[in-house]
Amino acid sequence: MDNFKRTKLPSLDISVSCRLIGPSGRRFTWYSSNTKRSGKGTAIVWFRNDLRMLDNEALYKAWFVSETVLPVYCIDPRLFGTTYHFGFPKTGALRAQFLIECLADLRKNLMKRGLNLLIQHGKPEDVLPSLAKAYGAHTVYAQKETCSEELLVERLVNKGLQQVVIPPSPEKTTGATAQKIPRLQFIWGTTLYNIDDLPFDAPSLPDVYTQFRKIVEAKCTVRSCIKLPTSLGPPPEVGDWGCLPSLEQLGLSSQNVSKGMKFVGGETAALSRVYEYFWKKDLLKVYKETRNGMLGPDYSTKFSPWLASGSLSPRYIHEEVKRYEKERQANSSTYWVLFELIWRDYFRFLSIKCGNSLFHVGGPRKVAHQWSQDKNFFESWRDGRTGYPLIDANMKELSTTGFMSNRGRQIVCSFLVRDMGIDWRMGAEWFETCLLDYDPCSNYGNWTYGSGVGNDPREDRYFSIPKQAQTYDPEGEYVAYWLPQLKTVPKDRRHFPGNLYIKQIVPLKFGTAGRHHKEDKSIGARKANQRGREARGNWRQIG
Ligand SMILES: Cc1cc2nc3c(=O)[nH]c(=O)nc-3n(C[C@H](O)[C@H](O)[C@H](O)COP(=O)(O)OP(=O)(O)OC[C@H]3O[C@@H](n4cnc5c(N)ncnc54)[C@H](O)[C@@H]3O)c2cc1C
Repeated sequence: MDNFKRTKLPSLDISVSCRLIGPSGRRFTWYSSNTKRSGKGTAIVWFRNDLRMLDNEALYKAWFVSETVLPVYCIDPRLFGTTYHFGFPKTGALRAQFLIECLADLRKNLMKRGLNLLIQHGKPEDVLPSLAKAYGAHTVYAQKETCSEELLVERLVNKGLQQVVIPPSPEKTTGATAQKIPRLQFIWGTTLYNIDDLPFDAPSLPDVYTQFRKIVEAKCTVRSCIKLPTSLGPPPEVGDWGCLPSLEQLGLSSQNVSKGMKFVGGETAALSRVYEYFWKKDLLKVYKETRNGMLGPDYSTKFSPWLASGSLSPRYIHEEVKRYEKERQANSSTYWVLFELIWRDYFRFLSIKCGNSLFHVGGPRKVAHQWSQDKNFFESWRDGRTGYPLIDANMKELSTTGFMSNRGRQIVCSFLVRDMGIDWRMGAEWFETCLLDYDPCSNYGNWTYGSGVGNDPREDRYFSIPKQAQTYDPEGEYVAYWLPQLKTVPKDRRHFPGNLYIKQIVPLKFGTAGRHHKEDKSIGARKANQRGREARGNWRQIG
């Protein structure tokens, strides 16, 4: 199978990209609810990670400047190859299934507005130029991406389009000069804050999240969502709109989610989750208190798989938070969802600043460190067989559902890199395979951060398992849910069950007391560590 290569690329190619630097506060006055369509010919929308109708600027723009819009999604075989270094599946079965559902939903929603979705199996650089030629498209619109694999495809598509010449339409022939090369036009569409509204360019992006957040909160405004007209037709004449692939066609076997959270792909499911979490269950007002949970559907928003596939716009979440604050209440929890979305923005903008160093072993700070790639250790982590229930339960949840809580991700990351000393990229690539919400910026951003090679040198994080267990799963309910053999173990021993569970593959690097991470300095943490020591001591006696 063909693979992507993280080749060294120049920074974003401005000629085919949206602008990286924009004057602060620049606003789009271009759209309004009564904007009239005024375009000519055909425009293609190349759907990528923006699989939605609401707040899809690429789709809106294509509609606005054309007479007909051709929406296209390319099933790129490279997405179903293997990961860059360690050869894991590039897209696991659960995310592939989620993607298929997203596409089915997008097609249905496009049809409701008089269009359809053309599904093409092939590389975008092969598919799009030939479609542009066949339909005489003057422009291809797409959402801008920022990481090297996606940038490479953008460059190849642009190159392919340069070879296409669209003959002049018969009614307005003005000689040979009327021939045109289709343009590739990128739209910035993935973040809460638009890149054009940032008061700094990519190289001067602050190295510390808090600085970034404070500046954008003070100086930038979140733009309103773009709403599409009710009819986007007529569609171009297409003989065969193509079939959605099956998992088998993608070289994957179907996987049932037997327990835990089952996510359904697509904008329809995304909007219902927002409605359910904010309005029906009224959970937004307690988000800050519950967000560090690990068990059940409602401790956090669970928006991430839809955000990552672009089925949900962060600006829509922002609008809903503001509406909730007006109609119900505003408190630190309602703000905190936006705070987290700014983290997401930060990692996206950071990926422009860091370029490929985000994927390098030394990370953006080029830290020299001797990592192990011990297969035995790594596989025990991956398969949930480390002997530490908190790690094993989280890893089982990941492989069963494609999801893991933020708390869990931080804990298993710390365990892999600090306790096992394993190359953080092995963990990051395994997450790339499994996560429904996989996004290169957030995934590699968080992994470099968690393993101490990220751009913020102030953070050196060690998560002590006894402390984390005591604070976030004191009754051992989470571990017993994912490791049913622990159900019969007394609650206070579920995290260190000794010979009632499997043997621990490595000792904790800093002992059960853990090295004192800033959270762990509290009295609670000392007590938790003490309890951990006792539990382990007991186990030693039993074992
Ligand atoms: C090692 C590691 C790898 C990660 N990989 C990814 C990834 O590939 N894709 C991804 O979307 N998130 C990733 N995260 C961030 C975070 O764990 C998830 O976004 C979050 O758990 C999703 O659950 P939620 O939607 O219920 O989040 P909530 O707590 O409800 O937060 C709301 C939204 O804020 C954003 N967000 C929250 N925390 C973070 C964060 N630390 N970084 C970036 N965005 C954040 C997400 O979009 C999330 O949906 C990773 C975190 C770690 C520690």
